[in-house]
Amino acid sequence: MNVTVFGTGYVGLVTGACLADVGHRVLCVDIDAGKVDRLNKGDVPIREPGLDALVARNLAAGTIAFSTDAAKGVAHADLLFIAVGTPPDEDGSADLQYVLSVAQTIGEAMTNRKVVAVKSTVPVGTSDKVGERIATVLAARQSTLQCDLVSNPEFLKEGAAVSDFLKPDRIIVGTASQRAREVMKELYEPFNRSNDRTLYMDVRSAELTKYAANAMLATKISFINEIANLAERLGADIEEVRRGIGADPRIGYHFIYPGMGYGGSCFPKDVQALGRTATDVGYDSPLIAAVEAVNNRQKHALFEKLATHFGGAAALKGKRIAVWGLAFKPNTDDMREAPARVFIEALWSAGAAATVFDPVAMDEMARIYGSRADLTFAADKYAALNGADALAICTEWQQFRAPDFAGMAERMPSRLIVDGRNIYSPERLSRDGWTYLSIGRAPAYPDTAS
Ligand SMILES: NC(=O)c1ccc[n+]([C@@H]2O[C@H](COP(=O)([O-])OP(=O)(O)OC[C@H]3O[C@@H](n4cnc5c(N)ncnc54)[C@H](O)[C@@H]3O)[C@@H](O)[C@H]2O)c1
Ligand SMILES: O=c1ccn([C@@H]2O[C@H](COP(=O)(O)OP(=O)(O)O[C@H]3O[C@H](CO)[C@@H](O)[C@H](O)[C@H]3O)[C@@H](O)[C@H]2O)c(=O)[nH]1
Repeated sequence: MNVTVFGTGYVGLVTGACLADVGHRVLCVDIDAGKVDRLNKGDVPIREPGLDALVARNLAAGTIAFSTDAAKGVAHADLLFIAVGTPPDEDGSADLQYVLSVAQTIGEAMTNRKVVAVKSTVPVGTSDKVGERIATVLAARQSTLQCDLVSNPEFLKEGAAVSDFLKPDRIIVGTASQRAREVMKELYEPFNRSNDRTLYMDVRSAELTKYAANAMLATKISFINEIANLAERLGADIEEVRRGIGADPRIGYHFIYPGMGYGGSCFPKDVQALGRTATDVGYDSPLIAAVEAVNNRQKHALFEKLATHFGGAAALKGKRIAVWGLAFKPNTDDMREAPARVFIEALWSAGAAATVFDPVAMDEMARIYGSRADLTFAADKYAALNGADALAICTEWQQFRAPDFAGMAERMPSRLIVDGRNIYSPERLSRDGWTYLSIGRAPAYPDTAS
């Protein structure tokens, strides 16, 4: 089937490449000409495991192409995906200008009936607005053409985007149109061969499902972080508590890892937007507000531990802190809302310097902050430690999990680690002569007996 995808970001590009790989003929449209040029050469601007190969393979096979020509995109297919950004507006609500601009283009360019599927994360009622915008433009053209609207939210995770798309837990199709339902069924059939995971529902329920899923996951994270902060004050160990509660299948082990708070381009903005939606309909939602407030506080937890260790933030002036991990999670170079940013900016405010290392996010860090005297990029994780007063772990990359502690101690005689991701055993570090401060666990100090 011919498919057009508007937007070639994480969602649009992964959607386009995965649909092309099962044989659909995909045209991806973006307003960013530089991005489109790069993509047509097979140069993928984002880091996602498996994505480069997928794009290269389908460019060579002719199943995917990239263009800035929106009218060509509309003409290419009878199924049009909207997968453009919905960033937060100043009041926390989702900014729909990009979504509605695509709707405008569709209305202007369509010459036959289309199925329009909204993949962007949008507040309840937005798909109706897309339909209204298209209808208004068509009316102005004195056209009697029609559109079938679908809400088809995306649930992929960055860093695992391709495999999530290829093996979805579920595919949500919200539509009132039987015709659109059949088109979506045919589109996703290759992903549903062994087990049809599609859930059909009305448009508004589909839109709310996306926000409810993200808010539920964010709630789990804020909940465990709240308990972690309590554990510290009560002399309990959050890692034991996590294992203890996760054993109950009604709770489960997923998404209850304590840390520096959630980041990324989705949870912060989507929790905020859901709160805004509640306010808009006159509903007071203390739970959603608390999830956000707990998370904002948690992003400062690691810095506060470090500052307290040295006797207050003022004592950090002139110190150099090595930072391992910049991305908001492993396997991506995305630093949007990354807790590492809050930590590093707090270091700078206190007059400390950061020497940073991340396996893939160094360019992104340089793009965001440019060059400054209190920021040094290390060639590798060990080089970051030379002359540092402490090491801070901000992202749990695999390569940080079992480092050469003896070699590290030679580079960093202070032997101090503050860990925002709880990746080490306090007993082990204590035995090896380290001071180790982590989240929701008692501080570990060098074991002088060993
Ligand atoms: N990133 C994720 O992991 C993820 C997962 C699920 C859902 N979502 C949602 O999907 C949507 C897209 O997110 P993203 O991370 O892919 O965004 P992104 O910012 O990476 O990419 C958006 C792309 O849309 C393009 N664009 C803007 N206006 C356009 C127009 N009129 N026509 C064509 N292209 C246009 C931009 O140039 C950009 O390349 C958002 O609503 C987001 O909340 C994101
Ligand atoms: O137990 C956990 C799990 C995650 N996180 C943090 O939560 C954030 C988000 O992680 P994750 O959900 O893995 O990444 P995203 O790529 O942001 O994916 C989320 O947001 C997407 C965009 O809406 C959805 O499609 C996905 O289903 C949803 O998981 C990261 O900062 C993680 O460090 C924790 O602190 N503890």
